[in-house]
Amino acid sequence: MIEAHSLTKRYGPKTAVDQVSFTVRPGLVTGFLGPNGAGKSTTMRMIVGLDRPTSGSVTVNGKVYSDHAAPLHEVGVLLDAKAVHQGRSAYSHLLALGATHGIGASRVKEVIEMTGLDSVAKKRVGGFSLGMGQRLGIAAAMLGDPSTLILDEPVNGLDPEGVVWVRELVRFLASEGRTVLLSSHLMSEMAQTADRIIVLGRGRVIADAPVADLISGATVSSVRAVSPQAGELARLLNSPDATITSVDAQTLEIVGLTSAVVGEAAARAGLTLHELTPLKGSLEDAYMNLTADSVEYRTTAASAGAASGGNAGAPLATDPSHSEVSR
Ligand SMILES: Nc1ncnc2c1ncn2[C@@H]1O[C@H](COP(=O)(O)OP(=O)(O)OP(=O)(O)O)[C@@H](O)[C@H]1O
Repeated sequence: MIEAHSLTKRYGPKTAVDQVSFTVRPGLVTGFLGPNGAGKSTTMRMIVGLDRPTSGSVTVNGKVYSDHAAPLHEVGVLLDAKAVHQGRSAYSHLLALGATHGIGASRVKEVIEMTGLDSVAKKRVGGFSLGMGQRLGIAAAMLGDPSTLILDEPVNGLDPEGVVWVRELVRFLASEGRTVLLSSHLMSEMAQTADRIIVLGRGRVIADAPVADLISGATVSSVRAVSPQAGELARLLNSPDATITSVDAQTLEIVGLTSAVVGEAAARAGLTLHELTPLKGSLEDAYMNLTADSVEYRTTAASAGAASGGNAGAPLATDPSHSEVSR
């Protein structure tokens, strides 16, 4: 469990993390999202004692990181996969790391096997590819069999097989009751991996909600109906609750009515439907809408993309007892 209370970090005049409060719960994969410079790495560094909060606090399993007598057994961390002695082998790197906690060769071999590094375990880390370095970083994080894992961009540089492996690994670790905090800029991957999402923007928490609530709260669902009698169907569905857009001569996009309502209305009036599709927003749509005002480093093309990201201005309805989505 990770608990942050009004966590704040200033670097001179720059407030990198601003009064951030959240709880990362056991048994779930929690995704940590935010544009470049939003404060994710700074927050993660404070969680594991690499940076001191200017004010506020953050605990792991009930204690400030530095108060844990054997931190490797409490929290496993992948922050910078390249921060490894390049001349050492993967095996001796892990053995040296484990020695600080009385962790021996058998556990080192276990995590090497678990991360698929067997064939390169005795090779110099300096010659590792980005993906192999990531696997070694994950092996190091798992070394102490910790109940909490913090993985910053673990799929960075991994091939598709490696991406799926990380997804299955973190889902498995959460199913064992561990706490997993995961950052990634890959939205489709995050949507498949995380249960909950915390979004940071300019150092503040913009959203903290289950994935489904985040998407439904920050995007608009609609229905696409294709009919050779689209004009008649549009007249039939016309009501104050419905916003109907004619996409082409046969295609309507309807916001405010469910596909069941549209289908039943068409059937009652004897209108032919060639297609009736509920359209849901993606995590990427929700993320773009939520962070549209928080992106610090933006190219002109990305700016246009975010502004036209479809569902901007969507209603943000969530259950405040389980989630928080604000702008
Ligand atoms: N040591 C430092 N000194 C001064 N400013 C810093 C320092 N570390 C971070 N910052 C600033 O704090 C802000 C948050 O940075 P941070 O690296 O935490 O963001 P991030 O969300 O992890 O971004 P990214 O997705 O690019 O990794 C940025 O504006 C960054 O420039």
